[in-house]
Amino acid sequence: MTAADDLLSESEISDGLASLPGWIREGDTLMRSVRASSFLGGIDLVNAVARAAEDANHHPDITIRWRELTFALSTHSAGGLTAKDLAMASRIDRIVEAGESTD
Ligand SMILES: C[C@H](O)[C@H](O)[C@H]1CNC2=NC(N)=NC(=O)C2=N1
Repeated sequence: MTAADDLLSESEISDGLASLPGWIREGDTLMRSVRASSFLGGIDLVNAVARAAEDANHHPDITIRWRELTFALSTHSAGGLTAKDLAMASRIDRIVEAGESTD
């Protein structure tokens, strides 16, 4: 079993992505874009993700372009993808699903 901050193997990454349909892998990063229903709705979403990131002590890079939010996950201390990234991606999906409608 992979410790939380050990680098994932290729098969662990593809297995993890199989249950993260909104995410793509770009090198050492997992990325998901979300279109919020409004700019402030997107900011609310960013705040909810920020609280989860603080709680997990694992922080996504977040890009905000009006209503388009992009979350990017990688484990900087490990120099690549770890179980922490998969776990945070799943938490972000749950926050998005629970929150406002997004396109
Ligand atoms: C000191 C603190 O625990 C570390 O810097 C945490 C904070 N959040 C983090 N977030 C991410 N994405 N990668 C890290 O390696 C990381 N390390």
